[in-house]
Amino acid sequence: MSEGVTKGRFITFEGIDGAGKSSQIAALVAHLEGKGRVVDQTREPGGTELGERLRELLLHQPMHLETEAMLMFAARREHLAVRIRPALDAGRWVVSDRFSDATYAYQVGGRGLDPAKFAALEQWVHPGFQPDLTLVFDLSPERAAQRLAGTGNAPDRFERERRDFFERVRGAYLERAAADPGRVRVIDADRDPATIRGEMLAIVEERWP
Ligand SMILES: Nc1ncnc2c1ncn2[C@@H]1O[C@H](COP(=O)(O)OP(=O)(O)O)[C@@H](O)[C@H]1O
Ligand SMILES: Cc1cn([C@H]2C[C@H](O)[C@@H](COP(=O)(O)OP(=O)(O)O)O2)c(=O)[nH]c1=O
Repeated sequence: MSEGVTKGRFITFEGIDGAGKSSQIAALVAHLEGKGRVVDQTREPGGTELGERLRELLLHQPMHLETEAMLMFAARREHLAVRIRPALDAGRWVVSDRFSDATYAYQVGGRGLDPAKFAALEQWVHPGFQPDLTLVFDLSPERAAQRLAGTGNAPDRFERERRDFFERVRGAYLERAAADPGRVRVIDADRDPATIRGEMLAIVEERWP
């Protein structure tokens, strides 16, 4: 068997809240499964029993910025150990709603965490390891806020942030993409879902036909 068939791949979805990741994740997973891949769909913060408990705190409990960054990485450490690495080692594909680029975007970009501290945490938790592909759903905070308002869901600690916070988060994602264009692809999320889906699947197909 060729390596392409047996090796698991790690794909992550990123973007500001309300950019439209969730429905596209479902479409990608369905597409991959249709091709016979075995897919483990997960999310951050979360993805493990402990990670989901940390998620509750992270989304609702006010805390110091560095505590927030360390808890994101604590949840990620667990996620890598008990879920992501075992799945990839077993040849499964892992599709995650967010990973470390989100910490760069939200905690460094949005909140002003020292980038050297981010880099140290990343180096501690996953040295030399990055997703095989990261899709950044790029949308203006204005459009994203309109979409979120339409859902009627109660906003969490992040979703309650002001527009300038999301401008910084968006900028940090674009910075991350510019720094690593081979891994991070930016998708214009201000289009209809079918068009976005088509572009997303084309990117994945091009990489792993
Ligand atoms: N391309 C799109 N155009 C218009 N509305 C969209 C689009 N994609 C998603 N939405 C809607 O916007 C809201 C937020 O989408 P969601 O996928 O939950 O975003 P995210 O997971 O990035 O926070 C949902 O109500 C969803 O139906
Ligand atoms: C993974 C991660 C998420 N976050 C934030 C971004 C989101 O606002 C929130 C949860 O992400 P998400 O699951 O996308 O939220 P929702 O289910 O409401 O669409 O956590 C960070 O600030 N840093 C991180 O490292």
